[in-house]
Amino acid sequence: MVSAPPEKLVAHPHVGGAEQIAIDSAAKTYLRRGASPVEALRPTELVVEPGEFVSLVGPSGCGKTTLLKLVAGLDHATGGRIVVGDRTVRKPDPQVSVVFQKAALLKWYTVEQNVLLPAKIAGTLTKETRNRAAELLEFIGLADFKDRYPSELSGGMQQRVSIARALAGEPKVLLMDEPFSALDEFTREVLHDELLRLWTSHPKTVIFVTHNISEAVYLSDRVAVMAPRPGRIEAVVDIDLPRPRTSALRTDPQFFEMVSTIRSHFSKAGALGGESA
Ligand SMILES: Nc1ncnc2c1ncn2[C@@H]1O[C@H](COP(=O)(O)OP(=O)(O)OP(=O)(O)O)[C@@H](O)[C@H]1O
Repeated sequence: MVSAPPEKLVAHPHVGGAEQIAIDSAAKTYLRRGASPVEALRPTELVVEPGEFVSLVGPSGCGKTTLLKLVAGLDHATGGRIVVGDRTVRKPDPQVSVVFQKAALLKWYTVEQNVLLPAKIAGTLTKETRNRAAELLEFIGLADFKDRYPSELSGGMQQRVSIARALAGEPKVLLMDEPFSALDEFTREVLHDELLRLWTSHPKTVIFVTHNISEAVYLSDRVAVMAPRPGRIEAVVDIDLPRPRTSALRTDPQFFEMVSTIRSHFSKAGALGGESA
C-alpha cells in the first residue's frame, strides 16, 4: 500500500493536458535575523504523474504550504529542484494555477470578470477564453450568477468561482492550499464532488494541501503524509479506492481503513502529539 521510493527523474511532459511534477531533493530552510534557521522542508523526493491527484496531509507547521509554494514558484528552494513538465521551476508559471484557502476575489468585479481576470492580465483574453469561462461557470452551477459581485455569494460559491478562475486558462497543473477548510462540512462535501467532476472532465495534475485525512482519502490517488520539525514526507500511501468516488464511499469500511492507515503513519512519526490532523 505504501509506494516505493520515486524512481529516477524521467521527464514525460504534456500527457493529456496535464504535466508531471518532479520534486527532486527540494528543500527549504528559512534564515531568520537574530534567530536560528527553520528547516521548513528537509530534502524531499516526490514525483506526481501527469493527471494524478496527490494530497499533502499533516499537522500545522509540517511544511505543506512551503512545498506548495516551491512548486508554484512563489518561493525559492534552498536545495534541490522542482521540474514541471520539462521546465525547472524558477518563478510562477502560467501552466500552474493556485487556489488558496480564501477565494481572494476582487469585490468590485463581477463573477465573470473575476474568472477572466488572469487572462486579461496575461493579455490572452480571447473569444475562446470567454467561452471556456462560460462553460466552467455553467459546469459549477454559477452561470446565472455571472453578473453578481462576490459579496452577493456564499463562501462555497466564492470558492467555486476561484476554482473556475484557476481553470479558465487551461493550466496543466492545479495546486490547492486548503481550499475548503473555511467551509462548513456539507458545502465541503458538495465541493469535493464538484472538484472531482472538474478534474475528470478537464484532466490536470493536482497537489492538494489539507489538514483533513478524510478529505485527502476521498479525493486522492495518493496521499503524502507529512510530519513536522523538520518538515518532511513520512510516507506516501496509495488510495486503492474505486473511481468515480461518490458520497456512499464515505461510510464504506474500505474508506475507514484507508483513513486509519494514514492516521497510523502520523502516530508512527509522533506527529499527532496533541494536534489534530
Ligand atoms: N517566511 C517564513 N520565515 C520563517 N519561518 C517560516 C516562514 N514560513 C514558514 N515558516 C516555518 O516553516 C515551517 C513550515 O511552515 P508551513 O507554513 O509550510 O507549514 P504548514 O504545514 O503549511 O502549516 P499550516 O498547516 O499551519 O499552514 C513552520 O515551522 C513555519 O513556522
